[in-house]
Amino acid sequence: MPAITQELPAPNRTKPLFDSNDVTVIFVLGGPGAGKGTQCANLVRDYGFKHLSAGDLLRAEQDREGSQFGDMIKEYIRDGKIVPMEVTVQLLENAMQDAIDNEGNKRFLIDGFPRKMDQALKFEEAVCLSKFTLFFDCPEDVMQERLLNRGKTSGRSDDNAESIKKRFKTFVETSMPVVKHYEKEGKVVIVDATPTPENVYEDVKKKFAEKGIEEKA
Ligand SMILES: Nc1ncnc2c1ncn2[C@@H]1O[C@H](COP(=O)(O)OP(=O)(O)OP(=O)(O)O)[C@@H](O)[C@H]1O
Ligand SMILES: O=c1ccn([C@@H]2O[C@H](COP(=O)(O)O)[C@@H](O)[C@H]2O)c(=O)[nH]1
Repeated sequence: MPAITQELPAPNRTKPLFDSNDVTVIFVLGGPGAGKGTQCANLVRDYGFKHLSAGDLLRAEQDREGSQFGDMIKEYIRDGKIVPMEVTVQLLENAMQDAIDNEGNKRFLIDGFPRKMDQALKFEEAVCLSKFTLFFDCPEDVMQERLLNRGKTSGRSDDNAESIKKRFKTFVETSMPVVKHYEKEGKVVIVDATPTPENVYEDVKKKFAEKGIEEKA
């Protein structure tokens, strides 16, 4: 996993690093435990996307020996708060560059990002414009049950009742405004995340087809 190797903050550019006619970015949002990662795995298998989870990148940076951000990221994740955007945007930019250089893959699912308006604006200004946002809609009681269940084996520091409560608050107060922002731009595809994983995926595929996104041969 590429770490932060450049100085922060991400450079001020007059245009995004990647041209959205050449590089496809789909943001994947939804509350904690809505099933974003589960559905991204299906999309990677069938469509050949590169899956970049902002949470995974932050956890890898947190665990990287010598990271100057490790302790800060640990605290933010445990408290369900959003890590300062410069860190996350730089990690995503590095991971995209790495995938383009080493795998030649220019189609990205960016999972669990942007979670805050400043991230959305910075990423689209400095890195790449998004094609649309795939939003998994799920009630809190369903998400809570899934997370507590996942917490039995995930080993994640935030899959416990106290952190989950904080993550839900952050989601409603900080992340939903991002979804509303893209909805106003007509750039949100909403999927009901409550059915079985298989049925949720059927809906995702239907909606991707409507967007002209085809499965790999
Ligand atoms: N449609 C579904 N029905 C029941 N369980 C599901 C469904 N989708 C995912 N799960 C389970 O719920 C848990 C959370 O799913 P997943 O990790 O994909 O969510 P997420 O949105 O990526 O979560 P987070 O934002 O916390 O990373 C997992 O244990 C997963 O197996
Ligand atoms: O853009 C982001 C994405 C995530 N975080 C922090 O990571 C945790 C876990 O994220 P998951 O997507 O559930 O893996 C999240 O609660 C935030 O604390 C972030 O700061 N910025």
